[in-house]
Amino acid sequence: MLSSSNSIDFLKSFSRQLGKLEKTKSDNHFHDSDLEEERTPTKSTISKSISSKTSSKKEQNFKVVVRVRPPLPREIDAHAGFAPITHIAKNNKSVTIQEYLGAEIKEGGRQKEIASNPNICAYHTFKFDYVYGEDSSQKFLYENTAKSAVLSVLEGYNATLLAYGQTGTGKTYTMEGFSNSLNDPQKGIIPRSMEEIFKFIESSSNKSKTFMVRASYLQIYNEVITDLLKQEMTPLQIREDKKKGVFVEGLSEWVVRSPNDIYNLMKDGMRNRATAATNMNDISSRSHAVFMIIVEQMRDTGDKSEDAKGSQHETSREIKVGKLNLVDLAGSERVRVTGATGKRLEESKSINKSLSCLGNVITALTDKKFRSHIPYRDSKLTRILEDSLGGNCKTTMMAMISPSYDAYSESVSTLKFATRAKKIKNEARINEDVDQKALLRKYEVELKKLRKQLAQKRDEIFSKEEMLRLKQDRQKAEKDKEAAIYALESKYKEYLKEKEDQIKQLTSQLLVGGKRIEETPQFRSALETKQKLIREEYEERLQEIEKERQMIEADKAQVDRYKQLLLKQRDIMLALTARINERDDTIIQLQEELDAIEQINKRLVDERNKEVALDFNEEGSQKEHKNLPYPLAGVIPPEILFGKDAKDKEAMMKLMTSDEIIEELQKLAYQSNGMNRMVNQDDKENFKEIAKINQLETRLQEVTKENETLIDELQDKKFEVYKLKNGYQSTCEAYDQVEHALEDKISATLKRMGTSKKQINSIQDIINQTMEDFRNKIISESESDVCNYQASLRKSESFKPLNYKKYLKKTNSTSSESDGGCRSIPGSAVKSFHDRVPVSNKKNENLSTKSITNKSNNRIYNKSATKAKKGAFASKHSSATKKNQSKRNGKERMNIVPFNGYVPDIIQNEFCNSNQ
Ligand SMILES: Nc1ncnc2c1ncn2[C@@H]1O[C@H](COP(=O)(O)OP(=O)(O)OP(=O)(O)O)[C@@H](O)[C@H]1O
Repeated sequence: MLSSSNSIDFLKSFSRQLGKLEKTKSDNHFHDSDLEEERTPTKSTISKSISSKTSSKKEQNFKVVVRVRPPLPREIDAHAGFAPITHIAKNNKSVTIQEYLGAEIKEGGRQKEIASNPNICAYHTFKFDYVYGEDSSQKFLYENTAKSAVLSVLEGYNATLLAYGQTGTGKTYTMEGFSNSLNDPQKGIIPRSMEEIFKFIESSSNKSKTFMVRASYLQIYNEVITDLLKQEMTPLQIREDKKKGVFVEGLSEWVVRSPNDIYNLMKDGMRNRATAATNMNDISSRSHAVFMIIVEQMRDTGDKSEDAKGSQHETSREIKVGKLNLVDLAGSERVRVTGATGKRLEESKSINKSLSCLGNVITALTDKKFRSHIPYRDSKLTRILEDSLGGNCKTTMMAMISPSYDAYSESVSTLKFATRAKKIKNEARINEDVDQKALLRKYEVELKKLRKQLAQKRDEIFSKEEMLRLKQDRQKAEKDKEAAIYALESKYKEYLKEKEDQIKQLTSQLLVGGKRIEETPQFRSALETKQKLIREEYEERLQEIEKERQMIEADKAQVDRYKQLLLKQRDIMLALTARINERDDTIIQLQEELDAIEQINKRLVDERNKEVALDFNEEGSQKEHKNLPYPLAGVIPPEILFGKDAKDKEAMMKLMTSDEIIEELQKLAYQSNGMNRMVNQDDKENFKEIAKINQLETRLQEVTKENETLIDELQDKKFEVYKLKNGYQSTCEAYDQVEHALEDKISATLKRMGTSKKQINSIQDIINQTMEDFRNKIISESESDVCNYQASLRKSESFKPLNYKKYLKKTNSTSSESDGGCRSIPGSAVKSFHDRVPVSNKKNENLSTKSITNKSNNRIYNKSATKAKKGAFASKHSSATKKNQSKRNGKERMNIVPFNGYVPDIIQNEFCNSNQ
């Protein structure tokens, strides 16, 4: 086994010794007579140079490149210390295959283990347009090889990129790549070409260019063509005609507008393509696949075309149609190596057969002996690729090989095949659309036709449409306005209600001078004024809106009336025009008849005069002309004179005498006069009608103007509604401001109230204090009075304790009657006692306390307190009297509780004693 450094050394020595190489016999594996092979055993190198002639410009239309893929894990694992057998020259123009001469040859041409002498090798060098090594990227391959082909398609050429090689050498990888997305660096030639095409279209600075891109995708599986972009895999047939050339009948073409569109198509096609796992490739393509892209471009040349009469028409167009075929062939395989059986075997046979047909075509194209017949028809593949092989196409064949020495014989075979293909000469030319078969042109023509039809139709329906649109607009505007007014109203109502509720809620929480704030007259009047104002304003607005609405209604009705009027007038005009036309026809007809009659009349009179003159000359007297035959029978067309029964009349005319003819002529003259009169009459009427029409036309113009004014007014109204809306909003804002001011006032009042309350409390305290003092004073005075009284009693000798009630009775009677000289409690003492006792009735006390809220109320308090005091006393007094009486009547024990339960002990004792 050779190490890689060894092999490089070998290569160097090989290139040095190239000139000294010796020719040896061709290897058994190489059957191609065109190829010269170089076998370079180490040290004693034998070589044959394989070279092609310098490509002329024509030959450059068929390029061949080789790509050596990196070794696969399967190949590395199979042999410890894997070393590639492919060596690429520095200038990437040739590849050298290393052959181990010491290796055993297996059946089928495969090399076995290099056991005996690994250093004895032969080197076979093949030259190509470019050789890509293991580390060549997808991007580089595209840029360096495929891009120029794609660009040539955009110039209007046909181009084909063809991937050829043994199974598992990277054809599908190169064409399609691993493309999970359009940004995947491993994407292959197909997606990159698409991007290129669309990039070109987008950046095309010439805006007078129009492009159309179409794509198709087919496969040839077991010699059956199917559409990969259709679900149903119906077999398709190849057809050929003069216009289209060779084409696949029924193959779908998809118009694409972006690389993404094509990318999706490609993915669909890939899913439908026949693949299977084989010994050589996990996902081996079992069919040949052809992805076709047709780019049509149209450019305005700017020249005006002329017709036969010399009048100029629209600018002429230049159309170019470029077609790109991206072909991923199924891989050639040796059945013995792949171990294919059953279905796989059938596939293998079919693949190999079509590839050998391809080889035959290439041989025929490159060998002068066979050039008379190129066997394109031997397989579907060669048939489809007819243009690409030796025809009008720029073709690039990409031969794929493996670096493994396991694949030595397949790689050499591939390289020989590719070398042979290099000799193919294609003649590429730009496809101008001379016979107008480009779809783009057809589309253009169709589009033009449709546009014309559309314009006609549009003109026809324009007037109707315009009327309808105006009507709809007006209705819509009215509806909008009504809706706006309604919304405004309801919003306004809602707003008012909300504000009223708010005011109610707010005022319900306020108290002013012991009353709720809404009960205070100031607030009420302020509120009422505000509400009144708002209501007035609101009603005013409503009235305005209502007025406007009525006006609009009136306008609307007027517009409708005008419209009706217009329609009527139009109908009248149409009818009048029809009548005028009819009349014109009649006039013309009558005029013609009249002319004919006048002519006849004139001729008849002339002839008659001649005859009469003749008769006078001959006989000197007038002759009878009764039997004179009708002189001008046949001169006047009988149809003019007699209408339908012309023939009968003509016959009759022949029998008429000249008098009768004269009579007849007079009749005719009379008729013609009548007709003249009728014509004159008609003329007059016509004038009238024309005057009427003129009037109507003027009216129509006026109405149209009015209509326009109305539409303007409608717009103004709309604007006013809009302004009203704005006004409403500003009113709302003003209302808010007032409300805020009110709220501020209320809070200020509340604050002031807080201050007043403090003052009231302090006054209340003073009052309470004063009352307390007053009460204490009274009590102490009363006590001292009682004491004084008792003392005076004790002093009196005739003192007898008295029942207090009796005393009272006595006092009463004393006050009502005279004293009667009885001893009694001095009335002044009792009176002053009652007078001085403060009001202790709880109810009255509360009332008086509550009512003292401000200074002005103090007076009221004093009065009412006095009153209450008096009242309380009076009621007590009267009830005491009543109870006394009842006691006397019912012998009850009386229990008097004077003022607040307080009874001076001394008095109580006195009373108790007297009762006992
Ligand atoms: N240049 C490359 N770089 C990395 N991997 C590659 C390259 N070329 C091929 N491969 C890998 O080799 C394997 C076989 O490739 P691919 O399926 O493209 O071969 P093929 O020639 O299309 O085979 P078949 O004819 O059986 O369809 C794949 O796993 C692919 O990823």
